[in-house]
Amino acid sequence: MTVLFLICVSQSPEASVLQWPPPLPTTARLWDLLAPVLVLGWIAVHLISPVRAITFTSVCFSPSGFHGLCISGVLLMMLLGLGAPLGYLFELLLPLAVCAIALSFLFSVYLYMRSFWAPPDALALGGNTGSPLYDFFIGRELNPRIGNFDLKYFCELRPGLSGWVVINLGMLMREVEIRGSPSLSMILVNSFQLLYVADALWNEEAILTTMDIVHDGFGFMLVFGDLAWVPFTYSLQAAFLVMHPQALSVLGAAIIVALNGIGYYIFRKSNSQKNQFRQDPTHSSVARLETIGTATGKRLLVSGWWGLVRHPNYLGDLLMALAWSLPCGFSHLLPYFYVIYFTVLLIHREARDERQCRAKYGLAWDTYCQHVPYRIFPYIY
Ligand SMILES: NC(=O)C1=CN([C@@H]2O[C@H](COP(=O)(O)OP(=O)(O)OC[C@H]3O[C@@H](n4cnc5c(N)ncnc54)[C@H](OP(=O)(O)O)[C@@H]3O)[C@@H](O)[C@H]2O)C=CC1
Ligand SMILES: CC(C)=CCC[C@@H](C)[C@H]1CC=C2C3=C(CC[C@@]21C)[C@@]1(C)CC[C@H](O)C(C)(C)[C@@H]1CC3
Repeated sequence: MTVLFLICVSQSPEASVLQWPPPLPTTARLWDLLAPVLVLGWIAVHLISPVRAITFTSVCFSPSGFHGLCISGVLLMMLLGLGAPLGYLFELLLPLAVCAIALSFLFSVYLYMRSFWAPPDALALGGNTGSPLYDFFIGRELNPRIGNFDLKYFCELRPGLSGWVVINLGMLMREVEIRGSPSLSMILVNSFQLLYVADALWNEEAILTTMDIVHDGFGFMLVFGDLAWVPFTYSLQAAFLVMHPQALSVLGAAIIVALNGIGYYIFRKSNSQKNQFRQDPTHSSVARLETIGTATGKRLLVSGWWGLVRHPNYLGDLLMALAWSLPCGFSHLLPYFYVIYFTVLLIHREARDERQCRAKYGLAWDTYCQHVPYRIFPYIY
């Protein structure tokens, strides 16, 4: 409901989340036969670049999600060259979202059912409370696979993230149809988010160490998050700009580009530093960093990016999130939905990670917290 509501708001003239009565869609606007064809076709395209079984010691990628993004890009350019009306995605947003939500629900039912045939060691700790609704939502099985095809890993990145980029491009094309050329704001939003998605797919294997893959079950929350929430709510700024053009000065644009650049730099450098340290602590780029030992044998970084705050990667991500909203001006709250939701998500995620790390590392974690007292924002939080 939230996804559909937000899309409706973004397409309404007022674009106000508080407007009353809310901009409800007619049933005709919710359905288009093209939508299920496109959603299923999109998933099928991504199945062509398959993911093999993932164990945390050996991973086979063939080929990477980044190649998948490039292939999708080439196909899209060819379609545009042939005159495909990509701008029609603006009108299709609601039907596409309805199909993605329905698909997420059906797929989660399948995951829930099949989990009863999974061996006990394949189940996730959190998603097996015995309460059917809760377990369906959180997910009972940790890494469900068909043969050696890992369903969670496949859904986490590829279809949703590249779907987000295509929706953004569709919004840009719609703007071109309406106004003759894309606005500076639309170009910035598209470029920033394309960079973010390309980065995620380029560093695809890094998600193997995220909480979602390591700890969480694969249930409705993650399926819906990956296949519906990400593509349709993360693209709200571009959807908003179609009906609500913004004037942006060159100086304003330069400041926003700088903010996104700084955010991206912090995000990428800190994530890469930790990944490198976890893969090979003797590597020259991390060997000189100060660390503390833990009873598990693993060490924790206390200098470099991870000595600045306990989650420098969240800090960079949040700066980028702000830079994606600013091109939409200050007249509406809707384009700031992402940065607000994301702040809440990351604060909650940080608290969850903190609990897990304290349980895992005990006293050593407390020592780390004494060395690095701030969680995300230096001297603030
Ligand atoms: N755009 C979006 O919607 C979302 C984006 N993200 C982004 O995903 C990225 C990954 O985030 P997430 O999976 O939450 O967690 P992190 O990548 O921050 O990983 C946390 C883990 O890192 C290890 N760690 C923590 N501190 C240290 C240290 N000092 N030294 C060495 N290792 C340490 C611990 O695992 P261990 O010790 O076991 O290695 C800890 O559990 C982030 O950049 C985040 O912003 C996340 C969620 C949503
Ligand atoms: C409201 C709701 C249903 C929330 C579910 C949460 C999911 C939307 C997010 C949980 C972790 C995510 C990650 C990314 C996207 C959002 C979800 C699925 C991510 C793929 C975005 C790109 C990043 O570079 C990333 C690869 C680090 C990241 C991994 C976690």
